[in-house]
Amino acid sequence: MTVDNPTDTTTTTSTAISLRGATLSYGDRVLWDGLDLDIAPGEFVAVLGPNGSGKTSLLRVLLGLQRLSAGTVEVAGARPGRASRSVGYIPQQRALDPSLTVRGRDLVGLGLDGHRWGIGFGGMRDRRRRVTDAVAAVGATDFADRPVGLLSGGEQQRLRVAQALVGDPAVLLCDEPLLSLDIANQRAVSTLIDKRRRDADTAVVFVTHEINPVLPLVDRVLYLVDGRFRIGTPDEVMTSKNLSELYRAAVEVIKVRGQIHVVGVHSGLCEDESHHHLAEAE
Ligand SMILES: Nc1ncnc2c1ncn2[C@@H]1O[C@H](COP(=O)(O)OP(=O)(O)OP(=O)(O)O)[C@@H](O)[C@H]1O
Repeated sequence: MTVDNPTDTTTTTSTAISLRGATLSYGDRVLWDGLDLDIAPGEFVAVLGPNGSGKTSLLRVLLGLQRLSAGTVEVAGARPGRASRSVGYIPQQRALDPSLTVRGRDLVGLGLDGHRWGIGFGGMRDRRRRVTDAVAAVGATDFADRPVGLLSGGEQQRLRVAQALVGDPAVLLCDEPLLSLDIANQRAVSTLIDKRRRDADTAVVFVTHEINPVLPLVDRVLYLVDGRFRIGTPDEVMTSKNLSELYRAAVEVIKVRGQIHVVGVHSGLCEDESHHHLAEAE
């Protein structure tokens, strides 16, 4: 069920992530089946789909936290989990406890623990330099010494990006990193992620309910609905025909001023309409 994919690669050397015949089911429930996907270094892939379609489960597979029911998966040339130092992860955003007194730069440093930079002679100096650089790269220097619990959602999210990037990952996995950020911070965080993949060729898998904030950055979309999926560029995948087939309902895709609106998907497919692509046509 894939759309032609001119950027598809077949060798592991030029592939950051490779899924072959990947299937994930929980009991009788098939989340996705026969998923073939190669993601190239530096590629930005958005994973879209309604609540419960298996987006986070895909990230869990790539992190080595969830085994496939069938098929194979490689991340940075290794089995998931084995390549953990090559993988950065921005988990779904939850506001940090206001009483949390750990400093921002210590939170970022957690991204290095267990990595090669944290150990050995000179390791502490390297570690400090890497944390300082990562904090600066996300524009967090001014607040990195404050307790993270007192920072705004946008400031906390910049630090999470720094934590994911401080280990110099080849693959960056993001689970709705823009959730509950205002437009300025959505733009700031997505620009940081985009810069990283351009500067360091880091492959990005970006789970999101809303494609528009990242549409200019997206190379390909993986759209999951109820066990079915489509893969391709946004223009290839986000058509009325494709989405109607995926949702098995009449869905209309309207492109207005460089944005994509999906009309006609009722809320039974998605619990939270504010997360949804549902929008009134302008
Ligand atoms: N370990 C598990 N055992 C059984 N079912 C599970 C397990 N993990 C997830 N599920 C179910 O699989 C489905 C997919 O969950 P997942 O979190 O991957 O969806 P999602 O697309 O990320 O959803 P959302 O948009 O709501 O975050 C859900 O119905 C969930 O309840």
